[in-house]
Amino acid sequence: MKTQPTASHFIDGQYVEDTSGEEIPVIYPATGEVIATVYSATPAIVEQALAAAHAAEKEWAAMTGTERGRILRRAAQIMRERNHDLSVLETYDTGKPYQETSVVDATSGADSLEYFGGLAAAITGEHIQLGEDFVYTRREPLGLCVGIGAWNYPTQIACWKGAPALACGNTMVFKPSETTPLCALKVAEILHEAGAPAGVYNVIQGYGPVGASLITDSRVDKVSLTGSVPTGKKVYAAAAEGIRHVTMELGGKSPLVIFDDADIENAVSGAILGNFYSSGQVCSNGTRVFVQKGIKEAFLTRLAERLQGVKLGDPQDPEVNFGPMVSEKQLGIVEGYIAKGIAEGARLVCGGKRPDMAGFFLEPTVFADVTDDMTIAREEIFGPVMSVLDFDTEEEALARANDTEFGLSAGVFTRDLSRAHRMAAGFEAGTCYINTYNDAPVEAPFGGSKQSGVGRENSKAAIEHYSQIKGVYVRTGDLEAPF
Ligand SMILES: NC(=O)c1ccc[n+]([C@@H]2O[C@H](COP(=O)([O-])OP(=O)(O)OC[C@H]3O[C@@H](n4cnc5c(N)ncnc54)[C@H](O)[C@@H]3O)[C@@H](O)[C@H]2O)c1
Ligand SMILES: NCCCC=O
Repeated sequence: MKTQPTASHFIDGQYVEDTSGEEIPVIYPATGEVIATVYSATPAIVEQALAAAHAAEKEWAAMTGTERGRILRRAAQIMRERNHDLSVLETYDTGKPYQETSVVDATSGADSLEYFGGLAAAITGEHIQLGEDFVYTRREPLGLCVGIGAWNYPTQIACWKGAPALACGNTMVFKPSETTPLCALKVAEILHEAGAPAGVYNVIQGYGPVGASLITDSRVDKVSLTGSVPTGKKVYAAAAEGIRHVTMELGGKSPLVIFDDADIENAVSGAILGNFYSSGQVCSNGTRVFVQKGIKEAFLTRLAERLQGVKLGDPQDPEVNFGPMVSEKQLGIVEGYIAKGIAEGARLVCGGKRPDMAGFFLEPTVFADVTDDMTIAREEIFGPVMSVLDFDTEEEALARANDTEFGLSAGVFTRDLSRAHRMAAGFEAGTCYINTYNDAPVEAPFGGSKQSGVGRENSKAAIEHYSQIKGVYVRTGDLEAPF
């Protein structure tokens, strides 16, 4: 497959190149080879993208929801037809196994375009009768939205931001992560092919400073970031300068609580899905696995057995189910955490090493006897490292689960449904799971509380974050005044 894109940026309905920007090598994580080169946006490219998105605002907002929705649904259809090629590209961009990308990434992107395409015509205001007078509300777009993406789900993030933004009548300039710049260009190309007018969805490349330069431009009305908490703090602060709307999808250190009465096979599945999918590079992962003491050893034994089924290798091979870390840098960060876990006294149950193969692979790693104060239990690792902690009571588990500045997700495995709902109510997290983990359908809201974020993606809730209400008071009779 050709991995070199036509050009680095997609602006105003076409590919645009400017090789005077800083070179960004695209590295295939499975081999370490450079598979493409793109160039960071220069100030002139940033200006071109913002000007195009600004100019497109009026025409796009003036279209009916039905017209906009039809374009989004057509884009969804094209994505589904090209699922194979898009999945292969996602695997080159991220290193995630094709076994995953072929069912998750373009699929989830298409779901989002289809869902918000379907909702577009139903984005309306309301009528409020006040005696003989009345108020009506108009749900209006915010204007120009900037999207900034992380590297773990490049297609999904480009769509999860673009689809609701465009459905509500906004335009977008999207900057993917410099680590995975390829997939968002395809999203832009497909939206344009589906009929989105030039300038409605633009993609420009770049490192952090390019993202920073977008946020404070006076034409920008909203910033939606998917990234780490430290970046979120900077982006949030920069957006505040112009009182811009924000959506912040940030990091996590989520708890997964497994009670003695849980179905152990399902609980082990949940722990695997919540720690090792995408080689552990998932924001919502349940990396603090609290296991009630009565089943701790049985859980660890069965987990070790199930981990025999891990197949590392060329991620483009559909039989491979575990890919490399996205980059050498991320691999080094995760190895640093593993070393800390060992140094601070956690028991290494399995993994912890780089296998003898090219690329940025790391074995799935499990630590047991982890305590709440250890670094691996407190900080987001963003790699395939599971920490198993044990507990006695429900109250204790809930208090310890919530003892973190993060609040992205939380899960519970138990056969006691009353307890399950009590736990879900008590978790300080934006997304909770009962007897499952990490499902993220477009119909459900996704996002974090506490430092894990602001706002929600997906579901009808996302409409609130990409539109604003205008109230219009209408008097039908004469108007009295004091003088
Ligand atoms: N909550 C979610 O939905 C979600 C989803 C995926 C990833 N994440 C989080 O993303 C992180 C991993 O991704 P990452 O390493 O790419 O994150 P990151 O914070 O390093 O970078 C995210 C994006 O922000 C840009 N950026 C960096 N500094 C900036 C600045 N000052 N102004 C504007 N933009 C700037 C980067 O270029 C990149 O495009 C993890 O913390 C993970 O939990 C969250
Ligand atoms: N599939 C949802 C992933 C979002 C965070 O990484």
